[in-house]
Amino acid sequence: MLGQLCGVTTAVVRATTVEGVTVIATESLSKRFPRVTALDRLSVDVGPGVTGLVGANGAGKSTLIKILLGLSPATEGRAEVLGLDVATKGGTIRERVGYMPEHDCLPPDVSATEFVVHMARMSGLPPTAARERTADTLRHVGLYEERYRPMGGYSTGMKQRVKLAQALVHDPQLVFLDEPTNGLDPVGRDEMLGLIRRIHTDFGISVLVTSHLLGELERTCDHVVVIDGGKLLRSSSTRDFTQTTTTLAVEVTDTDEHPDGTRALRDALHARGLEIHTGGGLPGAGHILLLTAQGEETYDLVRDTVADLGLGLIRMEQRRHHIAEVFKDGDQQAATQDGQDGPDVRKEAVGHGG
Ligand SMILES: Nc1ncnc2c1ncn2[C@@H]1O[C@H](COP(=O)(O)OP(=O)(O)OP(=O)(O)O)[C@@H](O)[C@H]1O
Repeated sequence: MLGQLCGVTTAVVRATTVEGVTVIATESLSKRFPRVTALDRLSVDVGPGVTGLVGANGAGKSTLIKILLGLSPATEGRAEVLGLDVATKGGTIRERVGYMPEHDCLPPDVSATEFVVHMARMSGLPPTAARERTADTLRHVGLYEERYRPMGGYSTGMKQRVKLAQALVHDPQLVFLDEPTNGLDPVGRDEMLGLIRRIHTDFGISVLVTSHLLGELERTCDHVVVIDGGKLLRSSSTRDFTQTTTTLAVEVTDTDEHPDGTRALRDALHARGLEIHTGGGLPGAGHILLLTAQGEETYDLVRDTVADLGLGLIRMEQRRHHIAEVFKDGDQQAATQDGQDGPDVRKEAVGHGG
């Protein structure tokens, strides 16, 4: 845990190992507001690691987090966090769980250090430990000299880092991060996703992170839960979401004899009866040949053809699905291939999957 690694003794509850246990469990959980059902009989189990909770705006993500923290009562059903009933153990849950809210909630005339020390003290840390843990945590999230300046002058990225730091400062077993990449540019988003990943890999803290961007969860999370209209659409390991496809990507060198090696290979494979995709919509489609693998023979045929033509084989690999593709119609798939984050489900309903 962060506190242990930083060599600071804290008074907060120490984490017991959570490997192999259910970190979050909900059973037929519903939340009805007068005009809207925010959660509709949601039953889902979440294990240790980094879990993405994805859904469009209004899907019920923030409502679920507030119920799990014991801050808002469910209308029906039940939920447990770290084995504690949210209806009766909210206080204990909040001692053990960190929370990064979605919206900007930072006082502008206070420095990051003052704010995070205050949050650490509120969590029960004595003054010296609170100061030490604050310094360590702010350094961990990448805030250095600027931590002494008033937060009103911070960029969105810096504010998100402070919000993350205050969620971690009391050495939680689990953190809930509500849309931590909101408002960040691509570089800031990548940095934040890297930080989130390290919360688990470096400190063993489990993470539930919400997002409306399917693609960014694919790179960050071990497991993904998708909700829509308060209902569970799918809960799977990221690996299951991104199973291999039958599409084979092949890249070859050019030679003096074949100045366009890709074209030469395509023509030769076509002549030998292989189904070749054009690779339309793919970055680098001009250099990468996509074809349908029909078992081991396809690999052998490609290898032999490349050798016959005297080309160099740069790579031959089976492509994997992107999570975003699971929720899209076939004719939209090309838009979310390599190097993109997939659809923003605020605009694009996630109702195709399952
Ligand atoms: N206190 C409230 N009173 C009435 N309706 C609410 C309340 N809180 C949330 N809702 C409604 O419940 C639904 C789910 O909202 P929620 O904030 O949980 O969604 P979300 O997935 O977190 O989306 P967003 O990213 O926009 O916050 C929405 O229709 C929202 O308007």
